[in-house]
Amino acid sequence: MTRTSRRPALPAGLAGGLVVSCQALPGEPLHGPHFMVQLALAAEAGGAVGLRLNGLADIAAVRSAVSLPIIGLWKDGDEGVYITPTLRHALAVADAGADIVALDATGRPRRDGLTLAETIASLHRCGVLVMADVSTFGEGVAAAEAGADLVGTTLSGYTPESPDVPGPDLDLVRALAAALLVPVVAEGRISTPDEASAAIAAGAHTVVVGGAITRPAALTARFSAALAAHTTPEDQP
Ligand SMILES: CC(=O)N[C@H](C=O)[C@@H](O)[C@H](O)[C@H](O)COP(=O)(O)O
Repeated sequence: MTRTSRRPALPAGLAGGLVVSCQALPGEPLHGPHFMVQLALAAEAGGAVGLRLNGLADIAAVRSAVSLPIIGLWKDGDEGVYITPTLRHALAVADAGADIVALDATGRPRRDGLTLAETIASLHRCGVLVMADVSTFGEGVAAAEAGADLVGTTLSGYTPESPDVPGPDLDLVRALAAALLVPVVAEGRISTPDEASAAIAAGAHTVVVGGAITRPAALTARFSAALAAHTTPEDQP
């Protein structure tokens, strides 16, 4: 991407629509840019208005094949601050072709020592839009004050400070949507169309769905577990 000091407007098509998160980590059967491009094309065919993608190779490959807006991130590790943990990661995600860069905005120390506000200001100077992934109401308010262009509930359920619930944190969506001027993104454990609709009703600007659409191994495991519950010990070979 060509860096410019002019920050673009948020892609208008995101409002009220579905963003499909297409992610497969190393070791997952669908890992790799080829599969992510195919998933992204399938999402587009199904009516998605945007995509959420992890990693420079996947972002670049999908950017060249699909014209939908991309929320990009770079997962580096899987503990603490691992979603786009430094300014360097964020700039690389933008350069790979993301329209919006998602980053951890939980308030935990960032690896490069920059504050969230400093990180966002640097990205804005480069014309990059920022989605703040938060886990609590307080983090969402702080992220908006730090200048985030979008605030997402992505990390609710993944920090000690947030509720450990099996479904989406619609209470957090509702509270943030009522309090913030910036758009709120509902993300995390949304697994049915009814839950996606409920997120919009709760005030979400857009809804991100990942595993319920793009992780077939996890989906298969749900069905297998349901059938296994009917299996008696005598049925075992
Ligand atoms: C916590 C974390 O690292 N979330 C990641 C963020 O990009 C992804 O692993 C999720 O799949 C994504 O948030 C969509 O959520 P779900 O797959 O539950 O619909």
